[in-house]
Amino acid sequence: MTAPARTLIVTGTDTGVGKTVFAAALAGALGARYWKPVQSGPDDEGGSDSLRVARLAGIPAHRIHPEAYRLTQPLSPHRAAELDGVAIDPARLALPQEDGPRGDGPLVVEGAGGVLVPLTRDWLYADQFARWQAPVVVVARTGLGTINHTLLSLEALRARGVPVLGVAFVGEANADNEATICAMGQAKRLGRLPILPAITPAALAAAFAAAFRPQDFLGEDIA
Ligand SMILES: Nc1ncnc2c1ncn2[C@@H]1O[C@H](COP(=O)(O)OP(=O)(O)OP(=O)(O)O)[C@@H](O)[C@H]1O
Ligand SMILES: C[C@H](N)[C@H](N)CCCCCC(=O)O
Ligand SMILES: [Mg+2]
Repeated sequence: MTAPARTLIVTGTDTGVGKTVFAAALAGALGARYWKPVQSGPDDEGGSDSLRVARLAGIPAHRIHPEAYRLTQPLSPHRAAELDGVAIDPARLALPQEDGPRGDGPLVVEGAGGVLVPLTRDWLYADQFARWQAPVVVVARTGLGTINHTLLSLEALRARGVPVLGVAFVGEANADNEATICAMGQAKRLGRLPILPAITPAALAAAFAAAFRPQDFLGEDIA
């Protein structure tokens, strides 16, 4: 039997921490497919995370799996769904299989906001991650406040039995914050994307290549 494709879940300590930018860099480096299960409202540029990843990752648009839910309001998915008159059904959030149009290879999946964001009034993203049982990358800021947010996120994931691959930092270097989080959170430091003056596909690919090792995302090291 063929082994299932490597699936990586990209979550973060908050909304706006850089999950989509990081996910695009990761998907580009691995030649991966990408899936945003629930898009709530337009992104900062008026589009969607899927469109931005397709543009930034340098992967063909057909490698992007369609969202299970596209909601109109830029809110927590549970509330955006209510306002659109939609009931999010976790059973419809099964990880997409390799298929004809999308092809095979690794799959990068992006959550929305942080780990305890509700998908419904009794189902959190962290519950969904626990159901998926795929390794999770926590995208975290480097600046003041990140220690608390990141340690809380790691604790919440582990409390639910979610496998944590490690932490990907975004921001200016802050060696002590990064080291403190990884030591106290017993998490692998995967690397750090710097703040890019202009996020172009080439600049993003170069920044990822300089700071991360693709094999860290394709191995089996999970804590
Ligand atoms: N490395 C970076 N350098 C410069 N700007 C960045 C970087 N990473 C993210 N940004 C900017 O920060 C903003 C938020 O990033 P992004 O959309 O990736 O966040 P997110 O965590 O995916 O948010 P959401 O929860 O809405 O999915 C965007 O305007 C993005 O362009
Ligand atoms: C709309 C935004 N860009 C994200 N897609 C959803 C963020 C939900 C955050 C909910 C919360 O933690 O209060
Ligand atoms: Mg995003």
